[in-house]
Amino acid sequence: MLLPKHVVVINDSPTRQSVLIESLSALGWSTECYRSLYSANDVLLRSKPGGIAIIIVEELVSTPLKDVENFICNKKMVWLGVISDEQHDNSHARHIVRLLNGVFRLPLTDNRLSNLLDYAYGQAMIKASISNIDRINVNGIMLRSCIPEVKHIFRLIHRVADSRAAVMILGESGTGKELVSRAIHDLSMRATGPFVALNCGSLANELIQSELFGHEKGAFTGATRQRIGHIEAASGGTLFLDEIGDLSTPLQVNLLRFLETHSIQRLSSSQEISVDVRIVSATHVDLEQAVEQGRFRLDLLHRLNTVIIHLPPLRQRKADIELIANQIFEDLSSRYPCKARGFHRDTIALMKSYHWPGNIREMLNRIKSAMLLCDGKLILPDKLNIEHIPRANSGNSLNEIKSQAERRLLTSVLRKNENNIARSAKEMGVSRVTFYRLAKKHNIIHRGDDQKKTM
Ligand SMILES: Nc1ncnc2c1ncn2[C@@H]1O[C@H](COP(=O)(O)OP(=O)(O)OP(=O)(O)O)[C@@H](O)[C@H]1O
Repeated sequence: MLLPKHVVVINDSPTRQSVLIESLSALGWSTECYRSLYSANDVLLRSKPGGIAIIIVEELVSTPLKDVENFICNKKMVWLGVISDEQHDNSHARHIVRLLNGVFRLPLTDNRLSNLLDYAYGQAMIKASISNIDRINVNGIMLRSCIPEVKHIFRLIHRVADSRAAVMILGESGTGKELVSRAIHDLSMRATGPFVALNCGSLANELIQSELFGHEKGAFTGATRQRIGHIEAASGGTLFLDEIGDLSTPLQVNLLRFLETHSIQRLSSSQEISVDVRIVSATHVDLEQAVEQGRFRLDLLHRLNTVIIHLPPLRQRKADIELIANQIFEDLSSRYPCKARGFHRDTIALMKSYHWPGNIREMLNRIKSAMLLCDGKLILPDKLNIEHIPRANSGNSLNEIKSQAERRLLTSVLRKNENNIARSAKEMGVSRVTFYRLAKKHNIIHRGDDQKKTM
């Protein structure tokens, strides 16, 4: 399907508008004009399936950033901006520029206009062709779904990918948050840049400061040489901050400063280093509650959650269970030798009735070991080693049932693995950090146990 050569112009100045319209029509483009983002909002939201929009950045410097971000990120449009050299030094304008797909520096020549519009047209065609997407390929792993809400998430991933908006991914452990952040990176114009992941919950506070910002030689005992941090290492690409809710308050301040200034100082250095990084963060904790309890800064939360992607737990994706299980099976059988050709229908039924506390990671691990153990043509239910399915009719609330099942599972897995946390976490299909957190929540390991066990 070819898109019409049509541009939406959002511009408050009649003089500039007429110059722009004249240039655009000389290049064969029709135009549609709005005085502000707000006046364009309703119309674009209702009627435009996609296309190209040009905004004058200078006119948005008094519009709250959050409004600009929400507007730009939630549309299927390709966004171009016009900016003057003076505005380029304005931090608000610079932030807006980061959200756009392309920028014209003034003076605007017909040649430049034509080149950028050709590029934007290609982008708009790609966006239009993915409006019905129901799968995303991430490094060979195909994210698929037949559930409308999840397909909507896939479309959102495509839409936000090429903006620079900060994305926050919410969801239980093992639901695929890191994979989705990788998808955002791979689909973005930063795909050729680095993708750097850091788990904020897995490092001690003293370490994480230097992991994030880097340090100079001699910054602390043991700092025998200069080292760049994860933020700098992700320059030109994407930084994935997992378990962002575990970041200590002083580090929240430092991270906020970076998000506002786009520059960092290595530990023990006074030099400001400007870094262009797109931040994607993830958490399994309720950050709004953490804000209410004073454990997380509201201003940081607002900086990080311009776009929120909520990944549902596997138990709420019953209709996808067979699809994902087959997907994992095909993927694994192409890499490891396996006699089985697929799952017995009772195995699929069992998978559909199981509550998957470790979500897709747990499914992956269970299928992997079932494939190793399987000696027939079909994987039978017992090979999944799912021992207990909580009954829903005990009269308890759903949360109580879930909590009891979680506790039972943790206890039995720990016992089976002789209290070895690393092995237990692996068997449950969760990270060690998650396992440790859950075990502490249920009071099944005590302070010091974690140091004794092999991590
Ligand atoms: N749709 C999928 N199909 C196949 N494998 C998947 C899918 N989604 C996730 N996985 C795999 O499941 C595992 C867990 O995914 P991921 O690490 O992205 O989850 P997470 O939500 O970030 O977990 P955590 O919160 O514990 O860090 C990974 O090995 C990933 O490759």
